[in-house]
Amino acid sequence: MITLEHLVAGYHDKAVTRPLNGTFAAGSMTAIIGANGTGKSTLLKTLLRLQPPVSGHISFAGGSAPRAAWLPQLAEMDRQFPATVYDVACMGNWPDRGLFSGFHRQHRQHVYEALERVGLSELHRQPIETLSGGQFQRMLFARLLVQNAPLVLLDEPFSGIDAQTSGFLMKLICQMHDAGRTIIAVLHDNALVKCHFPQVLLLSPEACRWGRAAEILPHYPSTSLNLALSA
Ligand SMILES: Nc1ncnc2c1ncn2[C@@H]1O[C@H](COP(=O)(O)OP(=O)(O)OP(=O)(O)O)[C@@H](O)[C@H]1O
Repeated sequence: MITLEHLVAGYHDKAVTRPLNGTFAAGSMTAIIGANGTGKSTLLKTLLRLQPPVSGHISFAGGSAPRAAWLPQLAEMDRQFPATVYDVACMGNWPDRGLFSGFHRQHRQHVYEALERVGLSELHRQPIETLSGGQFQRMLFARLLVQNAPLVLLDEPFSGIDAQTSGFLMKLICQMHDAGRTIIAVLHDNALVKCHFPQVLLLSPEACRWGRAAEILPHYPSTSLNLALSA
């Protein structure tokens, strides 16, 4: 689906990553790992074309970039913005309907279904500034579900989130993967990565490694989140 050829991600001609070569296959599920500052978020932004590559190429199967849904780091979100849970989940519809076309019953239906799936139906009128960290992250997952994009990019989806909510969100990620989505997630918990992510891309200043989780993380235990937990 996405092929990187000698891709160097960075800012203003300053390289952050080593040259990257490899493919995120359609329907694959990859964790991007590495120490702080190795360029994981920068690579996601480059894949989203929010940031131009310093050098090298990204090519997409079929010639054009697929629609992508993006979960930014919680720290990058403006939590004081005057919007409700429903408003934010609705934003997932924009790529489908555009900014200026009408909002149909079907669109509203998708939003309510997504909020129900993440367990926030009863909070749909709540201003976002009143949400806990876990509720805020569930709301952003509802927006991802509404977007229904073939490519899903997640930047530290479990950062600051308790084990119960992390298990619930991990289950949603697995369901998106089972439905054929291509998942690329930046994560810091290598034991969790080893358990739940088949593919790993390890970024480091010395070299980048791309392969199966068991090959890249042979010495880590495999720690499972409890995916049986419900909303
Ligand atoms: N907008 C920017 N302009 C210039 N440099 C930036 C910008 N954003 C990040 N950087 C720099 O790029 C490098 C990589 O940052 P990035 O956030 O991609 O790393 P990361 O691996 O995701 O780190 P972390 O694990 O701490 O989230 C850092 O040195 C950072 O200071």
